[in-house]
Amino acid sequence: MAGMLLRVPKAGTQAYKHEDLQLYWETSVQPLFGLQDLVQQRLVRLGDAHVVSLLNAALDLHEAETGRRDDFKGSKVAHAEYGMLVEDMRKQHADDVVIEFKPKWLAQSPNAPATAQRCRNCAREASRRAIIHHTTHHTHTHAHKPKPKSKPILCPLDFLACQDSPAALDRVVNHVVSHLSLPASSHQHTRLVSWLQTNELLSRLRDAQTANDAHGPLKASAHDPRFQLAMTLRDCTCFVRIPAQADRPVEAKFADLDKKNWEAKLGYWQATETQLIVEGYYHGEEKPRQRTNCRLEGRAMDDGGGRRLRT
Ligand SMILES: O=P(O)(O)O[C@@H]1[C@@H](OP(=O)(O)O)[C@H](OP(=O)(O)O)[C@H](O)[C@H](OP(=O)(O)O)[C@H]1OP(=O)(O)O
Ligand SMILES: Nc1ncnc2c1ncn2[C@@H]1O[C@H](COP(=O)(O)OP(=O)(O)OP(=O)(O)O)[C@@H](O)[C@H]1O
Repeated sequence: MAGMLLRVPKAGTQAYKHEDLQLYWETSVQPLFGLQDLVQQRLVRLGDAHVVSLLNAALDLHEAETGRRDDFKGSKVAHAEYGMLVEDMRKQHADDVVIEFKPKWLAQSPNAPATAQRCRNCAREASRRAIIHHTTHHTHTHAHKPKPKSKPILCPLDFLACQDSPAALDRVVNHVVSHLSLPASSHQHTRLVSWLQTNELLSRLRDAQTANDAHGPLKASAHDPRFQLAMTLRDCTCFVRIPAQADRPVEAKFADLDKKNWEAKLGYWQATETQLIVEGYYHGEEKPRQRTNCRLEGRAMDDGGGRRLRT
């Protein structure tokens, strides 16, 4: 159990059981990557209902005594037969640096207009912000629950562009270390920069996303397991652990590669795509225009040469 965390299923969600998540991960996800690229996970039997009751009691105590993260408050462990042991990507030493981010859509949506000035993710973030703007300025109710996001938006296309664009590299570094104190002169900062410039992990993820979704949500054929996989690959987390000791290697791995409930989500994915197209988010035509900093927005000028980049 050393070096592993216990992941338990949350009560009251429509997510698949951990047995299903594990089988999917082993058969569909693992073959796409190397062993060192994935946060390892395995099933663990939770035992009888007493164990889950003890876990819930411990959560109640923790909530009462020290409080829990806002988005976790009130959530309970489901009564389930299995949980998972997942490789622990937290610091191994007090001075290690751990960065956690979601790479999201590393390539444009196949359904985006050819003249789009935003990638799928920046268009989606603009729509979220426009809805928040709208609901804070009007009493109008919207079909989508607004999701407050105050963090600056990072264009996911910058993750790969930073291999040859210093400006993209700057944006990515600033974004991923914004909540850390990581002096630019530190060896860990240098190693982060070097990882961003040379890693093959993110391009492997991008390739797997595009290889499994040539047609986009609007044209995905019913029950296409490849499209389902693409959506899993667009919603994973990347952990990068940069050790305090210069002789230990940087470790970068993907986690949360969970099977998506295709039937429950296809309508939502299609409605999202239609909204981004019809309401002009791909072209930045919403009113008022939301500030994004998308790589497709014509500001690739800062990469030299003034070419509009379509990466
Ligand atoms: O729909 P999106 O793009 O907002 O992505 C959802 C995520 O929001 P994010 O944009 O990362 O803040 C969302 O993340 P959070 O719960 O906001 O942390 C979930 O990962 C969701 O997947 P599921 O419903 O748990 O299977 C994600 O849903 P899908 O990936 O299934 O669309
Ligand atoms: N393998 C890991 N190593 C270290 N920390 C992790 C790992 N997996 C998740 N975490 C941390 O645990 C917290 C909760 O994880 P996450 O956001 O995936 O949970 P969730 O989405 O609420 O749960 P679930 O995905 O099971 O429904 C996050 O802050 C994340 O940093």
